[in-house]
Amino acid sequence: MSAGEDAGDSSGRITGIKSALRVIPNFPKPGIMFQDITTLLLDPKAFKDTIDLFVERYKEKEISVVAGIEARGFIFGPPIALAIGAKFVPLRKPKKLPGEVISEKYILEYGSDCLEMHVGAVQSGDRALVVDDLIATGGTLCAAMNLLERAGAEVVECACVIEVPDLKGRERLKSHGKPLYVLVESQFEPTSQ
Ligand SMILES: O=P(O)(O)OC[C@H]1O[C@H](OP(=O)(O)OP(=O)(O)O)[C@H](O)[C@@H]1O
Ligand SMILES: Nc1ncnc2[nH]cnc12
Repeated sequence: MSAGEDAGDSSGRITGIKSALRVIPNFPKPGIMFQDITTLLLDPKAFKDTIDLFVERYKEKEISVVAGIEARGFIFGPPIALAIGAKFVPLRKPKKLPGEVISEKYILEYGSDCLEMHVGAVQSGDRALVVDDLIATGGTLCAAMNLLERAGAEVVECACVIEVPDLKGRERLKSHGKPLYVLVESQFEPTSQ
């Protein structure tokens, strides 16, 4: 599901969000077209529209926890959590959380990594939304869902600003049986911003 398929007034806002994103070729490695959300953050209307579109989708879905993935999920997750009245739980890279943690390793488009979550942050019966800026291979979102499910939460949906469709993350997520909602697809032309 993407916001472009939603009825209503979302298409103008989606166009504004798309044009506020920047594409940088060959970062951080040759061949990667890096989808940069920092230019979206410089545009208060496009940034607010991004948060509003997610809030409109999730406000009536009885979400009790928004789990944001380090680092860029920490930008979009907290304002969504505050607006829908859910707690925010940071899923962090290794050795950043001070308390007892559970961990999940995963493979990335350009390397491998691990996510950790504090024990006790999420309870059995919590209804979770996972938030990140982008889905590429889907490895990061799968690791996030594993952490939440190990803690007894029910993952309701994963939400990202951008999807890189060629990397087939959406198919990988199907093994979890959880829906993915994105606002825009990645762009492959470098932008001039
Ligand atoms: O779908 P995947 O193939 O798993 O990739 C998506 C992840 O990659 C990026 O984060 P990155 O690991 O580069 O970390 P950062 O946000 O700390 O820069 C992005 O913000 C997602 O979290
Ligand atoms: N192409 C890409 N742009 C930005 N972040 C990413 N994370 C994984 N692939 C990415």
